[in-house]
Amino acid sequence: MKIAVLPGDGIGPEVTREAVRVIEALDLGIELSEAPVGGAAYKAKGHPLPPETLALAQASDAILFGAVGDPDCDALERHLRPEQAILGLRKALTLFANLRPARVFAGLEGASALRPEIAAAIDLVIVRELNGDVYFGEKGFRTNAAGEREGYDVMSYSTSEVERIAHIAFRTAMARRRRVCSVDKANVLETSQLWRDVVIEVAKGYPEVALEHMYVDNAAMQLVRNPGHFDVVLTGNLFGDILSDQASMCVGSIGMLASASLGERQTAYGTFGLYEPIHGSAPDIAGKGLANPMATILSAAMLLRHSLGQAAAADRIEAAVARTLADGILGRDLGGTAGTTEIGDAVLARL
Ligand SMILES: NC(=O)C1=CN([C@@H]2O[C@H](COP(=O)(O)OP(=O)(O)OC[C@H]3O[C@@H](n4cnc5c(N)ncnc54)[C@H](O)[C@@H]3O)[C@@H](O)[C@H]2O)C=CC1
Ligand SMILES: CC(C)CC(=O)C(=O)O
Ligand SMILES: [Mg+2]
Repeated sequence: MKIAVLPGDGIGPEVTREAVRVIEALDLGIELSEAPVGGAAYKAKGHPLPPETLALAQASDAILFGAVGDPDCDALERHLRPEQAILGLRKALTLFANLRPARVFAGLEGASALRPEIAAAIDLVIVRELNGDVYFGEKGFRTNAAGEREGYDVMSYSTSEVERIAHIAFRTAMARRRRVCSVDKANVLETSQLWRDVVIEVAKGYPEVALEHMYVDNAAMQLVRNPGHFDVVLTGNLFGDILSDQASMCVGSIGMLASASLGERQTAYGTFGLYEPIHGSAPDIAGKGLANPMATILSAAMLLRHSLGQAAAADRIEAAVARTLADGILGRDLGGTAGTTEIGDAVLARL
């Protein structure tokens, strides 16, 4: 079993270190190999996703990813910016299905940005399409008819792209509460109209699953009004990116939300995938030992479950995280005082 560890920038290495310690403590005979990615890779090798890093990722059974993004690199040409590393990995490895579960751990109801009784009901998973949408369409700058500089990014989805992510959402729902809420902007966007038409077709193969459609502006509102309403939220790349950061504050902090990015490739142990916290490199707290590593530790649990067939080990990590939180060991993002390493130590002590 091989894991490629790509820590990245800012708090990426800090939170990844804690997740690696947890994986190593389980003593499962996993081989871990590290490689630079993002701004760190650009500075060391001249490219945010060097060929050696991509090759290591491809040769592994799973990837544990920290975060990329470095203010020093924000003025670079776009193809050299750190963020291109994660976008490049998702595309090159055809990781089209991004699962972002959000639930409130016992004891964290008060940390939510919502009233505790509303937060307590949250148990949802965002199924976000990851290989298409406006992120990967034609983009550029041009001069318009009035002689003004104009930026553009083309939004599109093909039928097959929507079909494959819709199947993931319906299959996910079958193993949960059997409800899918497909989020789009079909009242304005043709891309969303196609999305909606295709989702309705795919739903016919899953008669046990209740499907509803919601416009993204309403979904953003319902997510804070009545988040317990949602089971599986199926949506595109851009809307899923935004709604998942919002969902994170509903359960307490962006430092709590893990993710799995999956495709169709199978390994000897499960489905090949990339696992990362939903947050970025957080330059404002980087290097201070303040980052909450729970999202990355929970991503490691998802990795063990989905890619390495180690469900019992994943359960152990999740139980240790739950006990740590229930014992009141909380990062500053959750109103506590524990630092990154202290939180990692606490999880290790409860494994
Ligand atoms: N997958 C990735 O690698 C992602 C990379 N980014 C990049 O990260 C950089 C920073 O972006 P931002 O918009 O500031 O988003 P961010 O997610 O890095 O940070 C947003 C806010 O949340 C806080 N935060 C994030 N993670 C935390 C954690 N684990 N514990 C405690 N607090 C945490 C930060 O301190 C900050 O105040 C940018 O370069 C951006 O492009 C952003 C999102 C995802
Ligand atoms: C930095 C972006 C490329 C991605 C992002 O914000 C995310 O996947 O959550
Ligand atoms: Mg994001």
